[in-house]
Amino acid sequence: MATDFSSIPLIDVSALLAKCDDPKMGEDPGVLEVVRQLDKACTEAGFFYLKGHGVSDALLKEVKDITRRFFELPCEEKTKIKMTPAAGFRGYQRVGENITKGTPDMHEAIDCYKEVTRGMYGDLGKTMEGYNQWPQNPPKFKVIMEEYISICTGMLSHPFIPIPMILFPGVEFFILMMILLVRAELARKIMRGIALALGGSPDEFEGQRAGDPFWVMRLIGYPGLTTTNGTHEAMKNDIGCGAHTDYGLLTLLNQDEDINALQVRNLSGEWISAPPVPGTFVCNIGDMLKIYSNGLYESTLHRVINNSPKYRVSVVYFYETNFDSAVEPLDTIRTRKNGTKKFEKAIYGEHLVSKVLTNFVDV
Ligand SMILES: N=C(N)NCCCC[C@H](N)C(=O)O
Ligand SMILES: O=C(O)CCC(=O)C(=O)O
Ligand SMILES: [Fe+2]
Repeated sequence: MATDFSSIPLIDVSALLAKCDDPKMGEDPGVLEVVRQLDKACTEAGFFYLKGHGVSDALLKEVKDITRRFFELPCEEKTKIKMTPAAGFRGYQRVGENITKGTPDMHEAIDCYKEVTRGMYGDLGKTMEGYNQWPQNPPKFKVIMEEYISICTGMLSHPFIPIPMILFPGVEFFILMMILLVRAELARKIMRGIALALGGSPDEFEGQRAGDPFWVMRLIGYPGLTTTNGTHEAMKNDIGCGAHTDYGLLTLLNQDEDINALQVRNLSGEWISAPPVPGTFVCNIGDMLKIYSNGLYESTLHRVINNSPKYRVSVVYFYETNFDSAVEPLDTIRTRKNGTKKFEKAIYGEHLVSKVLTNFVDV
């Protein structure tokens, strides 16, 4: 939020995606135009809408619908996958359990992370060790969410195909085959564009930095205003999610249509609406990209207030660096031009763990 933007730009990234693995992508006029728009949006707002991303409207809708159906279940059913420290803070949290700057948020959620096996990142990774907890109900929840995650990340979260699935192929088998064929790699490709925008090589965020990205997914439900005596009344507090920045590189937010609840703060401190634009993702910069860009790009503050009578869901995918990456400003022409290094080295995993532990003080 380096400026007083009053709306959030929309970028069609199809030209970037089409040429993304071409060694000459950096010379393609179509790619360069997308890169210019990404740079402008990241510099001015830290937020943009993404279209031309290739993810089908059907899948965007399906993940929200199935999330909504889960939240409609009775509490006993939902708490079967209750989030616990033992599960590496993965699973279901009730309304008011997530805390932002000391205040409970008016949302319920399921948190999922790239799975961390015991000892995988030594002491640094201990807090996040665990496996995702998927509900049995609604059916197919896990397979649909894993499809979505792999389309956003570009890697199968489970490259392993069980033998019975091959012998008796059901719908899951065909979904898995689709993933192997499509490999959308959406977030990785956008990051290749952002690497060019920062004056680096397209591979800047691969290998050691984010070649093994730590992904996070939050499936969130925000209760609407409750009705008493015909008047709408807010719940105890009306903040669905308090003002915060995201922690990693890039967030892909798939928000409910029709409800205007997300707000983004500009330089003068005004809250600018980011209303739903059907068929798009809302993207924003996280804290690690702010460091890599030496502050050229800001991880912009945002919050959620659901003032509508309707229940709102969002499916939020976070693309982050490798868990153990030591993040510091890149050494590209553009970041150097921005002056001396403005940030000390940060370890992404340490940043995430400190956030997770303050988000959930009572569990
Ligand atoms: N992985 C991310 N970015 N999660 C965003 C959650 C924001 C709310 C959280 N209580 C906080 O204060 O950060
Ligand atoms: O639900 C939304 O619109 C945004 C959620 C969000 O900002 C987050 O989970 O980090
Ligand atoms: Fe956020």
